[in-house]
Amino acid sequence: MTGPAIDMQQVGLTLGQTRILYDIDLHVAPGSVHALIGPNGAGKSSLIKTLMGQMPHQGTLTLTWPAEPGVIGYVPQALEFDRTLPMTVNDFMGVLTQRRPAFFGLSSRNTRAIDEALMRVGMQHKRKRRMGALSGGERQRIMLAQALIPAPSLLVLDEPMAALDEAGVAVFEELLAYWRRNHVTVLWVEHDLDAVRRLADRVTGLNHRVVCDGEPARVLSTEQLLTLFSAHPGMNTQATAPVVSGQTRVAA
Ligand SMILES: Nc1ncnc2c1ncn2[C@@H]1O[C@H](COP(=O)(O)OP(=O)(O)OP(=O)(O)O)[C@@H](O)[C@H]1O
Repeated sequence: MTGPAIDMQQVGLTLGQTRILYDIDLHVAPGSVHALIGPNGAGKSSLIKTLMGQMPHQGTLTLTWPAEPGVIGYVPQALEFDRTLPMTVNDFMGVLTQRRPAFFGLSSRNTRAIDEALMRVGMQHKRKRRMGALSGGERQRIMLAQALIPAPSLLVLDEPMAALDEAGVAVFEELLAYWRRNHVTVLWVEHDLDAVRRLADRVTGLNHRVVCDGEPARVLSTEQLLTLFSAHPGMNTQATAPVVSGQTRVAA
């Protein structure tokens, strides 16, 4: 199923006394791969969390689905695990992908789906390994695998390539090509600008506000990048307006 369009209008975010996002107007076309770039601390993860309904935002956020609302997959920024945590890859995949308690074990249907997802990221042979014993790149592959079940129509990726080695990057690129062929909408926070140039349909540069937005060739020009990465749009400005709760609309 083709993914939704995402529209943000005048989205703002204030946490405590700190204004994180100002007046964000953003359109993500259905079935496109849309990258979000910007300096550290620019508010990219906060924008993603706002989209995922985890932040008390101002403004309007609309997902317009082609028919019925579909599945949203989410790959958060790299997770750390206690090395001694007795949770295997299998347990982790089970907890994230099925509703019944993990101690009941995996249903046979879910076992097949997990097998397939782990195969797609090249991790099927590590399913009995403890999560804490995996390398950062391997954990990242598992985070990609969990986002494949059930098959998403919208994917929200927060630096999915961080920690991936060359083979892992190839796995990610294959997944991205697969999502593109299947018209999945992908909103993707990324620091690797070469990857964005190669793989994104459209790019938004964020530094607490939208600084630039357009096709990769235009947004990733030296001039635009200088503006984006050197702009200082009044960060840490004290909030002057009271926070009003935002609306998230889901339209079919
Ligand atoms: N819960 C919070 N309370 C107060 N400030 C926060 C909170 N969460 C994040 N921030 C601040 O908001 C700003 C934006 O953080 P965010 O993680 O969204 O940026 P980012 O662009 O994703 O950064 P990076 O590229 O380094 O991951 C930072 O200054 C951060 O310290």
